[in-house]
Amino acid sequence: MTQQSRGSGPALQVQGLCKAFGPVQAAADVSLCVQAGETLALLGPSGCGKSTVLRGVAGLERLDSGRVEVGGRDVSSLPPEARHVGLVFQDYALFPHLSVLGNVSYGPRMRGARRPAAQARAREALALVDLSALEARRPAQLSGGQQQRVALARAVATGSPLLLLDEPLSNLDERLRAQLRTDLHALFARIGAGVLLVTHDQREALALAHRVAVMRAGRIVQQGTAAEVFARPATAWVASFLGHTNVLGGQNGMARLIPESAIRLGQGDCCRVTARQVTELGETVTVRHPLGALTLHLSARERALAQSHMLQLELDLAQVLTLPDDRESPPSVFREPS
Ligand SMILES: Nc1ncnc2c1ncn2[C@@H]1O[C@H](COP(=O)(O)OP(=O)(O)OP(=O)(O)O)[C@@H](O)[C@H]1O
Repeated sequence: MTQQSRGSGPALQVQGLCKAFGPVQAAADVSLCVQAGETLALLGPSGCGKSTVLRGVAGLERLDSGRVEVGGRDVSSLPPEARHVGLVFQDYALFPHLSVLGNVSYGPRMRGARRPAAQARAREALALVDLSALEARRPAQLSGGQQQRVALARAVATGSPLLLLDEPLSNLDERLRAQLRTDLHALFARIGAGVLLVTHDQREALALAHRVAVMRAGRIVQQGTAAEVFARPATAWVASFLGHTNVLGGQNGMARLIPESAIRLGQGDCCRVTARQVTELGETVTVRHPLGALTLHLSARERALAQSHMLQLELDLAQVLTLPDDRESPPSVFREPS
């Protein structure tokens, strides 16, 4: 099943989206673009405004300003049902009284398809998420992961050129998340729709998205491919948020990012180990280095290199990045009183 393409533009284009709730500027001048067949992850900590952007795109939130185009069509002033987007929210919001098939064919029915055509489309979508065998069940008779897949099938069955997913894996346990991450990756590749995925989970973004837009306090602070943003974070805050362990404070408002790949063990200077903690995968140690305190996650094999008080390591200084240190004073989410 491939999604309908409407017009010739990208799947989604957002320009200058702004939304305030009283004094809180939840989204401030957000612009982004999702091409057909591309997945963009909107990634940021809780409360940074990700859902506000998604809801603004879906038409569920009245915007203060900004323009939203879906498949080249300006939908800024249209109600949600006229925007033609497929939505998947944290709580799947399935209709409890309808069967799986009824839930998934509901979208096409609402868009005017006759029952046989709507059901055929729903069955295609259910096959994509591997749920054909369960089409007669009610949502209450499904596991959490299965309900999640029904919600995805329902969004896919709309045939929309754009899917909006808000933390789609958040209610699932770790094993199911890993499984669905793989399934989603394959599904997105097959259907060819543009996907805007909201998540606070860096691993989810890196696993699923072609590009990521990192959000902080209502603003997008960096956009790029997942690999680019991880390898070259724009600021110390972005680096820390993405999970880099060694972002050392420096002078003049600058910080140093020491990527894991810059640290070679078993050669170079002997550094004093100041703390060590056994983890499920090995051990985390902190060592005193001339540049500052470095934290290293050692595998079970590497643990053998760390003697009781010393660890020999060398830094490849060419890989060390100097970044503006914006961690201490996050930009305010509150608007200046006018
Ligand atoms: N209806 C509302 N009324 C008042 N404030 C709101 C409303 N919706 C969101 N906010 C505020 O706007 C800011 C952004 O919220 P939003 O839900 O977009 O963040 P988020 O990044 O999606 O967070 P999370 O990851 O926790 O879902 C927060 O400070 C939030 O408290």
